[in-house]
Amino acid sequence: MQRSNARSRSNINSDMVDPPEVQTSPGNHRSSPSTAAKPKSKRTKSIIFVIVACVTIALGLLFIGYSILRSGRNRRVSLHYSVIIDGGSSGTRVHVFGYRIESGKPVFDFGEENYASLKLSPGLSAYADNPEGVSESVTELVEFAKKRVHKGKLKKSDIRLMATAGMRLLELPVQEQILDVTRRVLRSSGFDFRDEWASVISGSDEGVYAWVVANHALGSLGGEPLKTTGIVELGGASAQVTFVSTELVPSEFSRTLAYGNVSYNLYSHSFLDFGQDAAQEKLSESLYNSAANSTGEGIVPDPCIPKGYILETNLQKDLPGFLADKGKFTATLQAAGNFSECRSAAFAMLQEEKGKCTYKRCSIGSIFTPNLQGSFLATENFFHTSKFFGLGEKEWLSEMILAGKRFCGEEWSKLKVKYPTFKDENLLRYCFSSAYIISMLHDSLGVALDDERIKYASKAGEEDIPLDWALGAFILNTATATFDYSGKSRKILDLSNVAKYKI
Ligand SMILES: Nc1nc2c(ncn2[C@@H]2O[C@H](COP(=O)(O)OP(=O)(O)OP(=O)(O)O)[C@@H](O)[C@H]2O)c(=O)[nH]1
Ligand SMILES: [Ca+2]
Repeated sequence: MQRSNARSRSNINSDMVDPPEVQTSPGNHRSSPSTAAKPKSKRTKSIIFVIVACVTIALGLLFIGYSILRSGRNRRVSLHYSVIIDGGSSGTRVHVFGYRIESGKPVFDFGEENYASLKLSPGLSAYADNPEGVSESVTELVEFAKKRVHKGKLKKSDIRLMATAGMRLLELPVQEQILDVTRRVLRSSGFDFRDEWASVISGSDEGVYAWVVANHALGSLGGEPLKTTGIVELGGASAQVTFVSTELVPSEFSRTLAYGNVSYNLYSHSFLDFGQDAAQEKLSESLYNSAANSTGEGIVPDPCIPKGYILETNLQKDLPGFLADKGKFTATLQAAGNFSECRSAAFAMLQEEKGKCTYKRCSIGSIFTPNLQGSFLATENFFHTSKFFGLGEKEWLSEMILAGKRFCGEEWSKLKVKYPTFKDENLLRYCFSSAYIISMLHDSLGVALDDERIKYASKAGEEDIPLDWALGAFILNTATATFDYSGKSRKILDLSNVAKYKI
């Protein structure tokens, strides 16, 4: 009986199996069953080994993938969420924060998996004539947030809309119309929402929130009051100054914050209409008014606009606000870029209301400001313009003057060649911005040009935390603070149960 040379796999075990057959070419070799069997079983064995190895690797990868997904899912499930919509003048942005509670304390980690944000322009205040139009952008921001919150957590995750200077500049009834539209959208968002959580926050609240996130990021929150870092912020419509002052501060500028057993006596004020964009509009308006009052026609030189920029044709396009209303003036504005003249025009504007000052010292308008004490971070437009000019860390204010003189004095056509990727409306701002920054920080607030205590920044601390006031508001919210968002009360805020960042 022909002996079959196929073997049944079931009775093979390792010491019975001959080495696998090595066949050089099919059919023309006679080889003994053992040698004939050897190459085949050897090859079979290695095929089995490879299959087993592949299956093991595949199972291992599946298990790793599953545990990553599961841990990611667990992490998301174990996370608490909070959402803040910042209604700024130049845009509305949503911030989605994930955080854990460990031994009863919130643990924040603003790494990308626990923090996401999206900005939409224009800001809420651009809908003054059409409040209903706000619903579309707020809905888009809510949808962005919902994609980042575990759906089982929506109901337990609070959502707040906190509007700033852009809205503060609108009439109250218009503010309310816009807020009512946002409330309608937020009510049906699926998040935890109460009508009073959509509001226009006070400028001093905005400054305090920015101070909280800066000192939280720097690890100085809870430490010596005089070792904390102050904030000077140049927004679009407003500018904030917030820091610990040892001077006696009139109650309308004073905020008290308690962290553990440390109480911080803060000076906090928001200079409404002194944000960069609002200030540039105001300056151009005052130039026109002075010209219109004198001759009512002719040329109005604007030292804050680089020479050669043709305003007539671009008025509608690049200079928003009142300037776009060309019909209003018979005089024609002429770009006459000159840093020093722009700086003195900006300084004159900052000092305009000084005559109404009823305090011992008013550095800007008729508003009390104590002498700046300690170190400061200069944020938003202070940062954007310094970064644009590539200023160093040290003596950046002196460098700002040199850079501003060069930029303001340059022909617009040459600037366009030098900065080909910049849109006109952005490039146009840097002459005014550099002059305004010097007239505010040095000429008005008295910061020395070589003062190394003040640095420009957009992030802080080892975790590079964004210096966005919304993060400070989130930290206070989660600290189950008794902080009164209306900003009217001077309640003591207990931040003692706020844990440090998770590293
Ligand atoms: N140069 C430059 N400016 C920027 C950039 N991003 C924002 N800004 C300006 O920085 C300023 C402040 O930024 P935001 O805080 O977003 O402004 P906002 O919140 O709309 O303004 P406020 O309502 O006054 O707070 C505005 O004047 C913006 O135009 C940027 O990338 N480059
Ligand atoms: Ca802002």
